[in-house]
Amino acid sequence: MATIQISNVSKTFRDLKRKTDVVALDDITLSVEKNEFLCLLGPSGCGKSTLQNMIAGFEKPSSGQVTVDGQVITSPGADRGMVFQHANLMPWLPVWENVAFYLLLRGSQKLMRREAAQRYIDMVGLTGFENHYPSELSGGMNQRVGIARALLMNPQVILMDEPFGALDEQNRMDMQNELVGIWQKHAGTIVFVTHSIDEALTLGTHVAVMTARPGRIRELIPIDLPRPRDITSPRFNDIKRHILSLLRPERAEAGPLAME
Ligand SMILES: Nc1ncnc2c1ncn2[C@@H]1O[C@H](COP(=O)(O)OP(=O)(O)OP(=O)(O)O)[C@@H](O)[C@H]1O
Repeated sequence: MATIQISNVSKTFRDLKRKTDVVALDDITLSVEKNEFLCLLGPSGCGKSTLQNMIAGFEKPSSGQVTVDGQVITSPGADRGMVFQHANLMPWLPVWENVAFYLLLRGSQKLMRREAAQRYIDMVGLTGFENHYPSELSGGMNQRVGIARALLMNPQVILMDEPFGALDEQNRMDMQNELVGIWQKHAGTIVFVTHSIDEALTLGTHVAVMTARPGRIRELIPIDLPRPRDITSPRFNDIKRHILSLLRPERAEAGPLAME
């Protein structure tokens, strides 16, 4: 059984201001198996975040359904950890308290929270920064805290919506490598939204290329490149060329600002 099953999902938003309907997603069917790393790739506005938000349970499909481990998703749950573009940390709490925030909500004792936090702080490479506050850390370090916070919940699935989008190129590549390492150690299922073909090909076991709005799955591409991935290899560039050819008509349709 697939960990995530998206079955004939469509989503129409009502634009109240303009009194029109916006068809964001049209009949998406997609399954993500356990321990897969799926990257959702497509032009701006094609519905990547909307699809992600439905897996998270923040949005409901207009038709169709999403299941995680066979359960129909109707609301957010601890089986799905979220990492957003900005880490949204609690500025008044030190790193370790941010990482263990879920346990605080569940009423766990301080010692237990501290011990649990340390394991994930070490995993994301923040050892030594346990008592720093978010304002004392770089953007990349804040994102590591956000990832550690999601991992601590030990979710079935981690949902990441452009988590490295605000980082500079070098930091972004470092974080991509670390994320692959964490995923390999932690062995979980990840759905990762990105605009970047290189990022999708560096990370994913699969890349779902989406069409411009209304979003559909244009092609689901298994990525069998060896790791660590070499972004200069001929095979990497063959797949990249293929994805560009899939996206080219979409970019024209969605307008000149559609992809970076
Ligand atoms: N709450 C909402 N109300 C109305 N329209 C919405 C809402 N959320 C999303 N949309 C519309 O649905 C479409 C898909 O949006 P979504 O944010 O999912 O795209 P995206 O692919 O994640 O875009 P980007 O890459 O730019 O973040 C867009 O046209 C957007 O304007």
